[in-house]
Amino acid sequence: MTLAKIIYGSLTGNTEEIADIICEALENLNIEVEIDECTQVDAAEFSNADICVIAAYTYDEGTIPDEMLDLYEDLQELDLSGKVFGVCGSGDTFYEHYATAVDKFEEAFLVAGATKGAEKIKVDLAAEKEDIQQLGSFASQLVAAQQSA
Ligand SMILES: Cc1cc2nc3c(=O)[nH]c(=O)nc-3n(C[C@H](O)[C@H](O)[C@H](O)COP(=O)(O)O)c2cc1C
Repeated sequence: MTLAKIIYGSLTGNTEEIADIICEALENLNIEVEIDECTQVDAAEFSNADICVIAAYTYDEGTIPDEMLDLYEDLQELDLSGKVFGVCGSGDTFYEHYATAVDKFEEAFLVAGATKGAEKIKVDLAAEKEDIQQLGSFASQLVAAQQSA
């Protein structure tokens, strides 16, 4: 059975909710999903998954949150060739560097040799109806990409 691994970082819950939405959408597509908060797991756990997802919020001046830095650095040391990845996260359009942690994690997955299975998704604060639809289609694209790999 196809295994998807979702690792998220969330301070006030918006990104956790995004991760939960993707988890549910993948499960509805009969994918087995493991979902973990970033301080509870190592990046190496992606090595056992077929579909790898990171959901990250963005902190000061467009930076990756401190508690996600190990994940960010370790990810780039892995060989994730043959695996499909997707990145999403919450930010706030009020800030100049909007949700840039999402861009940085996408680059890190590419360094690890993974294949992009869906366009990254940036959610302005909490996910609303339109975002939830987009996240559902993000999940479907990841599954389709994995099945055609
Ligand atoms: C001190 C601080 C700095 C932030 N800096 C940024 C930023 O540079 N870019 C951005 O897009 N969002 C920024 N945000 C907004 C958060 O990314 C946003 O509130 C997000 O929804 C938090 O996700 P969470 O609920 O999963 O913790 C910042 C928030 C705080 C409190």
